[in-house]
Amino acid sequence: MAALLKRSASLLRAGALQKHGVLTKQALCLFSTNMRMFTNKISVEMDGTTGVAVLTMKSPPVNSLSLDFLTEFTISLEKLEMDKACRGVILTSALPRVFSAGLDITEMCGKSAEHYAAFWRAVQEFWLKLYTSNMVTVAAINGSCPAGGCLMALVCDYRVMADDPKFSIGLNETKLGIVAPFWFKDTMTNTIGNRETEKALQLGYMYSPADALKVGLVDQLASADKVETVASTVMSEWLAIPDHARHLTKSMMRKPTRDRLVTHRDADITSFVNFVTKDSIQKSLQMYLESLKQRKR
Ligand SMILES: CCCCC/C=C\C/C=C\C=C\CC(=O)SCCNC(=O)CCNC(=O)[C@H](O)C(C)(C)COP(=O)(O)OP(=O)(O)OC[C@H]1O[C@@H](n2cnc3c(N)ncnc32)[C@H](O)[C@@H]1OP(=O)(O)O
Repeated sequence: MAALLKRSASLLRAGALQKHGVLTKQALCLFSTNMRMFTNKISVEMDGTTGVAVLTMKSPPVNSLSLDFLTEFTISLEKLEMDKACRGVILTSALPRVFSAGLDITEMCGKSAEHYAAFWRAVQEFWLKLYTSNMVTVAAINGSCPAGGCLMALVCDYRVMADDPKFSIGLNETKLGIVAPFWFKDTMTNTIGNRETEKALQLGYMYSPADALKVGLVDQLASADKVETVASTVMSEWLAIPDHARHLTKSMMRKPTRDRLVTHRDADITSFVNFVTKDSIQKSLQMYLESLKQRKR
């Protein structure tokens, strides 16, 4: 397993995964009954009787989406996707207070243009795999969830969030001096509508759980200790629908948004690299990182 993961990770980084579908053929062996898989940053527990896997992010301190994290996540998801017995995935966090802090800012600071391009391709791949998954995807949001963390929740079919006012969720990119890419914006618009997205994105607004429920950014609130149980109940409701009908409907709803990124994928990478290599943007990101560190002092 470790060797397979290692090879899969290097293939993904090298871009071979999309070109040759190599992982598809090599990894077909997993998860046919109850199964557990652990990587450094993610654990997956698949219940063979219900067909539901729980994918738990466990990358302290804040489950930030680094290149390694994204690679492990995408590979884990792909393996579940290939297992016919797996019909649904619940995403959650093992960390107290944080679902995911979004993209790892250190991946966007002080690195080469080649690194930024590889990182951005991995972010796109992660979004595409999760957005177009055949499985039912439910986010059990048991902590704060800014930017890329919010995006991860938004691409799921359903969101249950812990009803704790200390937690917040939203696309806060403008607060870092950066701009949410068009496909982040599309994902949010598809969920809460154009007007609310326009306000939320410009202000980099972070919603409390109650406000997120009000605007439809999340579907349901639950007490912190019940989030995963509620997510499981929701999952069984969704799994009561015949897979083929539900999946064709999901594809029909999501295809235009997915196609837009696929069509403009290379241009989007170029645009990201041009943007993030600007001195002014590097300065903003460094200052933001520093401010996060200062908050603790
Ligand atoms: C016009 C053309 C446009 C083209 C497109 C261009 C650009 C688009 C580019 C990028 C899009 C980016 C989307 C993103 O996801 S950016 C990331 C945004 N994330 C955040 O703002 C979250 C910041 N973090 C927090 O608010 C808190 O950490 C959090 C509430 C999550 C948790 O709080 P807590 O108190 O528990 O923990 P902290 O003490 O704050 O943090 C611990 C530790 O972790 C470091 N850290 C936090 N978040 C990140 C992160 N996202 N990346 C890297 N590191 C992070 C933090 O600095 C602390 O480190 P240390 O002090 O312990 O060393």
